[in-house]
Amino acid sequence: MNLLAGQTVLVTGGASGIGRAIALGAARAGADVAVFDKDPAQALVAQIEALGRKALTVTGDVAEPGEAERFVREAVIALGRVDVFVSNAGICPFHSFLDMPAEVFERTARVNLHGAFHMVQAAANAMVAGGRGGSIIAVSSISALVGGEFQTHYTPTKAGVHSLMQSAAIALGRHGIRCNSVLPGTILTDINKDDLADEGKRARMAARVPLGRLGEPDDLVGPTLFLASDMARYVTGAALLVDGGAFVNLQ
Ligand SMILES: NC(=O)C1=CN([C@@H]2O[C@H](COP(=O)(O)OP(=O)(O)OC[C@H]3O[C@@H](n4cnc5c(N)ncnc54)[C@H](O)[C@@H]3O)[C@@H](O)[C@H]2O)C=CC1
Ligand SMILES: C[C@H](O)[C@@H]1OC(=O)[C@H](O)[C@@H]1O
Repeated sequence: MNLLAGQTVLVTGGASGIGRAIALGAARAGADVAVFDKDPAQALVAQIEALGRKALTVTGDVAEPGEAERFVREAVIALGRVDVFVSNAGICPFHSFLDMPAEVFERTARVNLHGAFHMVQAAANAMVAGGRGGSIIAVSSISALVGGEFQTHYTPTKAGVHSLMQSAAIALGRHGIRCNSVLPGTILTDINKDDLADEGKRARMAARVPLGRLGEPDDLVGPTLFLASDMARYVTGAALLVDGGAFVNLQ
């Protein structure tokens, strides 16, 4: 289904994992796509162009002030407009709490929360200037709702991103801009490759999922495109768990 025909979708952290899957999914749904990542995404651009869509890769660090405006500006120059913005770039350097170096905490907050704030603000300004409204989706996490022993620096950033979408939904509703978050459970990507190399932990995480498996990046595509599209035209300020049921599985 061409859910996003004629639309332009911007994705941060689009070079790999969940962001890459969403970028490709958006192109398959008919959108032109721009991705921002610390790593170049030339192969992804070629894949999107092979689908007959336009694509752009912009390299930079979401934590750097000014990069958000540059990304959105370059995307508008190359692709003409911003209809959908997916704030996805994030890091999770697993670390114990009592000896957490200040710089690990600071960097995680700068990338995951400050980066998301600046990106969403820049995208929203472009949408307001375009006068056509838009849809913003932030990739938060099940970790916005539950804790992790080695994620004391990370889970507050994901709660922050979830909260950012709620407040932005209020601030931007009058401009026809919807703001929602997706909350993935455990999805197999580079971010947790080392952590889940521990077979015991991987089995415990999988056992918690009523649908019987850990997630894959493609599991996020449908929920994100739904929120991006007009099918969700009356949905804003919402948070959609995409976790195979892990969150509700207490006993
Ligand atoms: N994999 C999982 O189990 C879950 C992931 N998430 C979130 O999903 C998002 C995507 O993560 P994954 O796809 O899993 O990991 P990933 O490591 O495969 O992808 C993250 C992408 O963000 C980019 N990135 C990282 N720091 C950046 C920076 N400072 N500036 C620009 N780009 C940067 C990376 O280069 C990479 O392409 C993150 O926000 C993460 O917190 C949320 C819940 C679960
Ligand atoms: C990186 C982790 O495996 C992943 O990140 C999240 O946000 C999930 O809660 C998982 O813990």
